[in-house]
Amino acid sequence: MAVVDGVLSHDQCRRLVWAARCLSVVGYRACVCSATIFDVIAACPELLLDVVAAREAVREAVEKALDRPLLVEFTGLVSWRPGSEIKWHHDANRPYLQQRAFSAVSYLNTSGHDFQGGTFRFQTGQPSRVHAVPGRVVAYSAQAVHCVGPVTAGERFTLTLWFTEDPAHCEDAKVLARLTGSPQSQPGLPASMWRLPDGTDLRLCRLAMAGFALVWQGRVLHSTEDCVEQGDSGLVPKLELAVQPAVFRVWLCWQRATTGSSCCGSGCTPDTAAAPLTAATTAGAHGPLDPDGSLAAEIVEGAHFDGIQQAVLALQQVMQDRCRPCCSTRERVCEAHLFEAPISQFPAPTCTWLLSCELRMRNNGAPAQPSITADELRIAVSASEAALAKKRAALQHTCALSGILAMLLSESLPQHKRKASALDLNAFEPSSCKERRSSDQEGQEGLADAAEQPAEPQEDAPALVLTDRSSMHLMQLRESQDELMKQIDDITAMGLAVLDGMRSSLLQRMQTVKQEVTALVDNAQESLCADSTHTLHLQRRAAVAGDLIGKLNVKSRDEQQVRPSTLFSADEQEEGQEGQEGQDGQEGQE
Ligand SMILES: O=C(O)CCC(=O)C(=O)O
Ligand SMILES: [Fe+2]
Repeated sequence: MAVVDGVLSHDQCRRLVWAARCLSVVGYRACVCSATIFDVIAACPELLLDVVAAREAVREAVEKALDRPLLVEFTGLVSWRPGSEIKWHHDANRPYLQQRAFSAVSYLNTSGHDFQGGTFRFQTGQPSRVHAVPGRVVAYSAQAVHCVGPVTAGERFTLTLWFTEDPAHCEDAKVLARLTGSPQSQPGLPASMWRLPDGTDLRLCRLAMAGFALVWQGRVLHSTEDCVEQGDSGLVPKLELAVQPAVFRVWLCWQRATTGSSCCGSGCTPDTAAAPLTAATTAGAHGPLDPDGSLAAEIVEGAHFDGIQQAVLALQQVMQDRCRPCCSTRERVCEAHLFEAPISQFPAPTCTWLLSCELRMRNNGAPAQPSITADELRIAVSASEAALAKKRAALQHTCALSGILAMLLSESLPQHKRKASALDLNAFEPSSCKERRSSDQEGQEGLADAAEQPAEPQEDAPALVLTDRSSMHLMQLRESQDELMKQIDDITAMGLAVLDGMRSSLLQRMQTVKQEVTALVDNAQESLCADSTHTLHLQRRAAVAGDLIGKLNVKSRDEQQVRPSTLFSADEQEEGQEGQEGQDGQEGQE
């Protein structure tokens, strides 16, 4: 076992937490939500670059720490919510998990700060426990027995990898297959990080999971509409916040708890993003906002946002436990008030979370699982079904990046590779970045055919100005692109080597078979020859015998006239002879 720090940067961890928040769904185990790498590809391929980069960084660190080459067998972003835990186990504890050789858990947030509990422990050996801090990785044999204590508050995020040494179980091949699979019929790039091609905004899904919704012009937003994002310009009315009544009560309690003197002491960052929410103290009685009645929510008076991003950040700050003294208070208040409302009032994804809280409530806060009623089970199942349906829908909308990657990786690989290398990402950069890149660029240009150089930008085309964040994103994209190119090269080389190996072993086998067949044919020919010689010989003997018989017959016909008894059988001859003697005797006596 090994613990390595600083494998992922804080920024990487923050982005992965966001990816997990956007994409993870219920179903892996009680009170745990997770997203596999295939969920990422299906729902938001743009996040794939972050996930793949992190996965490779962790793989390299673990390979180095354990001093052996490793292949990733499974990649998962996991969110451990209050009530979740894993008892003592090892990670190859099923017949179908025997390929797992090593495990690595990368922590994405901080224990005792972002969440309470959830301590990782080994049954034997050192270290006996591992505390989560962003960027820390614990790697261990898949046979090592370990556990995770109950998470009691907040949300614990991990990037969990399992490694195999068996190429047949390497996840890369499946990822590539998914990326290069038949192109989706839906055209079009997603307009932003958060948007699926059908307009579904993953941030809104996330808000709905927590019991909130955004309202624009009297309608609950389910998908992003472009004009909403232009709120800053003042052209559209501001977004309002809707909340389910029970969640709102909890939230008010949180607010009371966090504005008390015992809370937010030293070391706690002021909730600046949450400012629009501080004015919100009452929920207006607007009744159900949704025409289909699926969301019984009320407008929160006094909470306005200029855009979805602002609302999400504000709510995230409010919902996340940000300082140690408040954590437990928040959770207790939360649970105590939530269950004044019947659980069935909540939309499906929220239900599972509430359900887990309720189960803990009934058990006096202990995380053990009490028996579950049929009604609760139905709710949980419908939550999973809803999540599955969402996943399925997302799958059908596998969007642009996967298309681009698919192109890169398809049969015309070299051609697309040249094109991709020639993509003039610099056209989108601020000039300072351009200067930094120019030396790198020289190496790249050699790769592109003169004919395939992208057209020179129009002189009078408006300059594209990007924010620092976007340029950073572009730089990361480029790095990931280089990394992916390298991987493509490696995988292509591996594939070619395998093909070469197969071809030469096939040739060898064909050679052997040819020799065997030739030997068989030779043998058969020889024995045929021998047989036919034998036949000829027999024929010749038969002919000779026939001749002889003929001659004998002729001779006997001649002799028959004189002594007909010579052609008779021995008995007949004897009889004949007796007769002859008798005749002779008689002749003599006579
Ligand atoms: O999240 C962790 O620290 C460990 C998780 C684990 O043991 C598992 O998923 O098998
Ligand atoms: Fe485990």
